[in-house]
Amino acid sequence: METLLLDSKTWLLVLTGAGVSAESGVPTFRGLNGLWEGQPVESVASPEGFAKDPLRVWRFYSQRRAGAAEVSPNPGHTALVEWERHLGDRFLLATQNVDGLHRRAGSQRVVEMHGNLFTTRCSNVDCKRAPFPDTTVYPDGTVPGCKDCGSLLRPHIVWFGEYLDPADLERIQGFAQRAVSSGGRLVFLAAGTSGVVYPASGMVDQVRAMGGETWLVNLETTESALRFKHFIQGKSGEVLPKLGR
Ligand SMILES: CC(C)NC(=O)[C@H](Cc1c[nH]c2ccccc12)NC(=O)[C@H](CCCC/N=C(/NCCC(=O)O)S[C@H]1O[C@H](COP(=O)(O)OP(=O)(O)OC[C@H]2O[C@@H](n3cnc4c(N)ncnc43)[C@H](O)[C@@H]2O)[C@@H](O)[C@H]1O)NC(=O)OCc1ccccc1
Repeated sequence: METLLLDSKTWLLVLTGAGVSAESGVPTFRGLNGLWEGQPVESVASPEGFAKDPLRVWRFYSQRRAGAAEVSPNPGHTALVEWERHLGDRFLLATQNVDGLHRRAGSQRVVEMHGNLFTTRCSNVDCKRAPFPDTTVYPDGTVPGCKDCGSLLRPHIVWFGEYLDPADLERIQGFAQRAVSSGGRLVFLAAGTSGVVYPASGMVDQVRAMGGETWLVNLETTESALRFKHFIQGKSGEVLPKLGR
């Protein structure tokens, strides 16, 4: 198996998807055929879905909170913690996962691009209440209300059709630019992702345009695999611990 050199010139930008949490027991989107209760996940994880049926959306996220609280990080998560310890500020982990397993494994330099399951905020954009930690698994049939303005609360998650936090995108782009301007070797590694959802799936093209190296570790070959210079097919929990040297 090819291995990834993590030397003193290496700046490593990692992107993870649902596949990295699969070996912990978290279902992937593709594993669910992109469906939940027979409906496309996009229809639940969207502002339209929340406006139409907030009960159903909270049932979706409460079930996922309960599931994520039951599982633990796997060797794929741990390998990334080791690499961060080795590379320090020449390491950044951008994840599409909202399960919080990277932080629970010990990762520090993490950008949760699509939010976190265990944070809640008020759905009223004019409400002054900030997003807050919330592990509550709300009983089926309940939608929590905001104690400040009485509006509905919603998961602090980036839904389909919603913009990502510009600060998160700037942090990722800033890391890549610093790598290049420092004369370092920019390496982009994506793991456990089907590479379908934007803007995350556009990162490989941006890194290539900057002259960076591109690696994909994934169980299945994907359309997006063709956009990577190196593709290693396998389980991230088995490949990542052996990949870095
Ligand atoms: C479906 C897709 C085509 N749609 C989009 O990309 C949309 C629209 C869009 C924007 N730009 C475009 C350009 C072209 C086309 C469409 C668009 N993007 C957006 O809406 C984004 C917001 C996207 C974020 C949505 N929120 C998520 N998550 C939070 C919710 C929640 O989680 O509940 S996305 C969600 O789905 C994605 C799922 O993908 P993966 O993580 O890759 O998981 P998947 O199951 O698909 O694949 C797993 C892989 O792992 C592999 N695997 C399995 N086991 C293992 C294993 N053990 N080891 C290794 N690999 C493994 C499998 O083989 C598989 O390949 C993740 O990003 C995940 O976070 N916002 C936005 O662009 O705002 C501006 C805007 C606004 C209005 C209109 C236009 C633009």
